[in-house]
Amino acid sequence: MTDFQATKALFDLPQGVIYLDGNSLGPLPKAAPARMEQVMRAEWGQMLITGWNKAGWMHQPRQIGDRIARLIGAEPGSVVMGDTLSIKVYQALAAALGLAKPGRKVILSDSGNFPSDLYMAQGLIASLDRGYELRVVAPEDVADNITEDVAVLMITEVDYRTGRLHDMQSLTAKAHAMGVITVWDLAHTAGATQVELAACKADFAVGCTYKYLNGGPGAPAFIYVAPRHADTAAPALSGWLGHDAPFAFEQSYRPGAGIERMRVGTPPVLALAALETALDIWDLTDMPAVRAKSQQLTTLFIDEVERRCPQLTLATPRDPNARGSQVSFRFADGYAAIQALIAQGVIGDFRAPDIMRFGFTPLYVDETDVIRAAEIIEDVMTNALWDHPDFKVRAAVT
Ligand SMILES: Cc1ncc(COP(=O)(O)O)c(C=O)c1O
Ligand SMILES: Nc1c(O)cccc1C(=O)C[C@H](N)C(=O)O
Repeated sequence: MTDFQATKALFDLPQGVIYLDGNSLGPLPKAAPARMEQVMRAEWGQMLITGWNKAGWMHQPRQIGDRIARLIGAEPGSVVMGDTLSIKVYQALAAALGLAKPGRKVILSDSGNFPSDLYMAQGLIASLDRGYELRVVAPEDVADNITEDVAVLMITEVDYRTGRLHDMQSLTAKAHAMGVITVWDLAHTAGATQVELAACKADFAVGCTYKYLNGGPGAPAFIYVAPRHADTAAPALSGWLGHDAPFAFEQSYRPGAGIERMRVGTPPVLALAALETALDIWDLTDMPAVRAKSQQLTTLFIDEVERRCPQLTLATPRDPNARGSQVSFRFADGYAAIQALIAQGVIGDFRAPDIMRFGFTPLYVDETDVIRAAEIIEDVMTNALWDHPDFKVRAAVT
């Protein structure tokens, strides 16, 4: 049994704020500043370059990868940290294409995928110049489009706008039956739903750690390679730390053993230290407990908001098993409404053209927050608090 009040107390949440945007950027673990100070002063400051060995910096990407593996149903030793998610998407997709059946040219994805994944695929296709095609279908049509011309299925498990959850088990099974390699983006599922990479026999997966995992802005991404592929997948981004013997400084690249080859360059030691403090909180729970609580919270939120706000249209699946850990409503003036909510202390976000998006994160959001947030949303909608010129000017970053 997880004590979610205890985990909530471990985050530094601003007074008077109900934070429903942990699906974009998780909050600060209270232990992070002291840990950063210690890594900076005692490790970087005092150990200088010897920190790579003495403080174990060089091994962090694998050790932290193992802590994340527990949260995504991955085998120990199959996950490594580094770079940004967009880079890891590129690397996983390139490696997957390398393992695909000869002659197959289609990368299948869906219109609910986050644009960066589609952009990275487009860039990879252009640089490979081998006639690959990115085929983008509606999320509901993915299964029917897994055909024998598809090389790789590249899917973000939860749609960042609607919160719709793909069925990893059945899509992976269908993909494999058709000889298709799978790449799963877990940006909106790691720390949000119960992901079972090994049980689903996923081939590749990637994800970020700044959302539900609470690693902080710019926290490094992770990549998973199924152990059956780990020694054959070509890493594509052949940086020196993925080399079999980085400190032999050979002239030619030889990929390292297993998941090590998916490393590229120097690990982001400071960012990994912050992430570790978040993972210390994750150690107090497990994904079945978090998923059960998340489903309770999202159901409660849907019920409360729908009852109070007939102006809003639910964009998220009603079935708790068909959605991730976010709830979205459509509203034509959604941007202004979100700004009005933020001014009232409820932080959610807006995604064009009309999506008001709210993330539910049991580690620090509870039923009281949900009810209070629904009351404030009701106030904003009933009294048209959004209808103010200050709220209608779009910021560059939202
Ligand atoms: C599904 C998905 N893929 C890729 C990205 C881009 O990640 P990054 O900015 O870390 O490269 C995001 C979020 O920004 C995302 O949600
Ligand atoms: N990574 C982000 C950033 O650097 C700035 C602003 C937002 C983000 C996000 O993560 C966006 C997010 N992937 C989304 O689902 O909308």
